[in-house]
Amino acid sequence: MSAPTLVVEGLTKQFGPLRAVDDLSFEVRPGAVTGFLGPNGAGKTTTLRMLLGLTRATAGRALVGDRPYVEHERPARVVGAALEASSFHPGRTGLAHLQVFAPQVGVSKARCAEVLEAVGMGHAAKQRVGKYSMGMRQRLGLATALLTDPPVIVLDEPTNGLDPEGIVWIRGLLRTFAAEGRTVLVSSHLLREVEASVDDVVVIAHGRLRHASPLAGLRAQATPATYVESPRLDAVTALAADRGWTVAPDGAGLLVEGGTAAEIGGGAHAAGIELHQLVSRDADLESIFLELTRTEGGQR
Ligand SMILES: Nc1ncnc2c1ncn2[C@@H]1O[C@H](COP(=O)(O)OP(=O)(O)OP(=O)(O)O)[C@@H](O)[C@H]1O
Repeated sequence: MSAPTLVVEGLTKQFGPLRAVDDLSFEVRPGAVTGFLGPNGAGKTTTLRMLLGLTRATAGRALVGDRPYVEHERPARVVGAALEASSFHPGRTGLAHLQVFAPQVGVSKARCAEVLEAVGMGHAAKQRVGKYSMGMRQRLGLATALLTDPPVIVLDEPTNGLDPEGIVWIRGLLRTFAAEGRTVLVSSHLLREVEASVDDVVVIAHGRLRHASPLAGLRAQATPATYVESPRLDAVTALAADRGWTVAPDGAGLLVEGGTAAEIGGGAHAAGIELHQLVSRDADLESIFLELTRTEGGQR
């Protein structure tokens, strides 16, 4: 499948005094799952709405391939999106919801039942949406997005309300979409909910880009931390002070921040300091994410 790239260029949205999205630029490539991450209120939904032509940008533009979403001849055939799980008519059954939507996007009624089955909702097709749990609504939203079998899939917080089994299921589904060559953009305020299924990450806070890279690149943002044990901790502390690293007592040793194991080992060797342990501590991605979204500045 050849799927278009999503291109966001200088996208900005002003709501009165609030700049909800501020000069945001990033790309979402086909054949990969991109996590669109940021804390609550960061501007994720507003960005997705601008991408889908539901909200007009104050400045900048968002393209699906070579043109804005609304300028595609049949936009719903290009992008399948699930933005808000709660906006279904409560009196309609899940199947009826899809069947009302189907003619608008040019798909058959038979396709509706097939997609409901595919998202694990075959059993609830004839139940009213008002009786659906949050997780069931999420699955119905996903079914709506998938009706046209689109090359681009955009999902806003798809893990909200899903049980652990549902989260594992959606991970597998996202991986399958990417393997099929589709362009997949998934927002979340929790990195750990999407960590296992994303290839790339775009991190925003206060409407601004904080970081965009493959997931592995996020680790490189972490300050290196190394646990050191030595019979001469005072000498290690002096070495760290000399190099501008910070130290904190940690059990029988010290946690050195700012220096890699190689830098500390090399420095200690040169200074004749005996070391008994030298262990790199991998920062967990969630704390890097929190650090990125808390602090001002960062990559723009
Ligand atoms: N129609 C609107 N009018 C005024 N302010 C709005 C409007 N829509 C969103 N906002 C504000 O813009 C900011 C960004 O909201 P947005 O919903 O895009 O964030 P989000 O990252 O999707 O957050 P969440 O994870 O909570 O959904 C928030 O401060 C929100 O209150």
